[in-house]
Amino acid sequence: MRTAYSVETVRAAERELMARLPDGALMQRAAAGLAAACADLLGRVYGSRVVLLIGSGDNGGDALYAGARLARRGAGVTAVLLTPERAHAGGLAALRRVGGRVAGVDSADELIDRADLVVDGIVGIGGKGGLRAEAAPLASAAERSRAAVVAVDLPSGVDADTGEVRGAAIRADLTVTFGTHKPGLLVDPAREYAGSVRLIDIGLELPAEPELEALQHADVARLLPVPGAESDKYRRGVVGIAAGSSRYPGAAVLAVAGALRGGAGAVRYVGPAGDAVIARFPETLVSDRGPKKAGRVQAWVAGPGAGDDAAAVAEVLAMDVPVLLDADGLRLADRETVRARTAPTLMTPHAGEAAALLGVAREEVEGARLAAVRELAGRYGATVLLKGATTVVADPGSGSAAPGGGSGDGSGGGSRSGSRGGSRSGSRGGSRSGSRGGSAVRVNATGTAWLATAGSGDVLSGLAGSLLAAGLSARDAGSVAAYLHGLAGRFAADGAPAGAHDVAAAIPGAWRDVRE
Ligand SMILES: NC(=O)C1=CN([C@@H]2O[C@H](COP(=O)(O)OP(=O)(O)OC[C@H]3O[C@@H](n4cnc5c(N)ncnc54)[C@H](O)[C@@H]3O)[C@@H](O)[C@H]2O)[C@@H](O)CC1
Ligand SMILES: [K+]
Repeated sequence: MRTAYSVETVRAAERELMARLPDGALMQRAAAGLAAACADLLGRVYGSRVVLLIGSGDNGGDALYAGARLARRGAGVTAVLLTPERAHAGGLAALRRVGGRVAGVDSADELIDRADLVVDGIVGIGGKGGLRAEAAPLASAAERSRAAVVAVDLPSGVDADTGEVRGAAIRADLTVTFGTHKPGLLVDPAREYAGSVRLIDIGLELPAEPELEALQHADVARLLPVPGAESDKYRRGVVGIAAGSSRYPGAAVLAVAGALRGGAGAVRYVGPAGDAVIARFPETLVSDRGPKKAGRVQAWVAGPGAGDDAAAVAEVLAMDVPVLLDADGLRLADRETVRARTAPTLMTPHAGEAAALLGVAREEVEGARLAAVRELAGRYGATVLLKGATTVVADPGSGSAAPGGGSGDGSGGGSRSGSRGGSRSGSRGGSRSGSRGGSAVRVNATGTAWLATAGSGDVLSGLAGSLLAAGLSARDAGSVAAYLHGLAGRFAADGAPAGAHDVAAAIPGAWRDVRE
């Protein structure tokens, strides 16, 4: 599991550790790791040209000490000081002792132009908002230059806690981060600015519950439902799909395609696209009598391509089994009905649908994904999977804050425990860091831009619904589905466009890859 902790938590852990260590020891650990990463990137340190961009805090201190280490190995190192009188004194002295040079901002462009490596020590976890006016031109110069750019702790200008980028920021090829990942390094848009991320252990002791977590192969393998000797189709779970319309029969076919690969023992389809579904997947149990009369089902998926069939959505929501709402189902579902449910609800909007539910612009959701997913989970008392460049999954207990920094409607998350899975703690949403009593937000790292294709979401909803029927909690079902779906997208596309049905067909390969 990859985990990320908030700035507040990192600061507390640092204080605790610093109290037990000699002065400056922590910064030396950070600088040693940073210098080693820079050396790896450079290949040959001797004779290389390194430019350090130095702000007024300890982030600059790390960069200066690392620069001194590189200078000792024969690199030509120049520190560009943004505020010379406030640059880290110890770090500056160390750099000067080994022959490092110091320059003002006016010569930065020319230096950066000729550099092999630019080290961004402008601002770290102490930063607020985008880069200030005097620092912004350095970010553009670094982006223009052919030099490799290494960010210290995080790219200057991105928000460490939220992944938001509000203004100019450094675009790094590599970010060397200390002690733990910060949430912003795992969530877009900041994630994109970070490049690849290298974590340096500086000995921080962190609490059990992170702010964010990203599943990895081993975690997903543990969660995947695997049939035992006693299994039959009912014990493995039956997933019901209420989707498709005469206008969009394909959505039903794709949701079923995903559901057949999600571990449930059987897939029931209810709706007007039964013929199309049967033609493609003869193993589907098809009914046209509505969800209530469809027979035994352990979890429902409602909404993909459903058009305006509000009745089917309402019928499904009235049943005491886990329900996944997607696409039209999100629009058609009554919020109070969702909040009042005692069985788990998993909502899977993309940014546009999330924006409509929140009543904000789509860009607002895309720029503040964590805030948006927490806010939605709180408002609906449901688990929410927000699809996108980084897919995030939040339980209602994961805190709540409106995108753009406003506060939500204050109604918070409904406290409830799921009828299965049972790992939801459901404390009320409130201030994000303060009363966050719920589980960590899950971030999916396997996504690929090739998945931005019509019907891809229908496959995901079927897959996640199938995992719900197999007994996973809403959070696990959503995050495992996103993981497999992302991987399947990579396998299906493999550098070329692929259709949603290709993605569905690649799910078994993703599943095997994870289990191996
Ligand atoms: N505290 C510790 O024990 C350790 C801290 N380390 C480093 O220290 C950093 C945190 O240091 P600080 O708390 O001094 O804070 P920073 O160095 O991150 O930044 C603080 C300074 O940046 C300025 N600033 C804030 N926002 C800005 C913006 N948007 N544009 C330009 N300047 C801005 C502020 O005026 C302030 O002086 C970490 O990110 C990490 O790099 C590491 O050395 C590891 C140990
Ligand atoms: K930085």
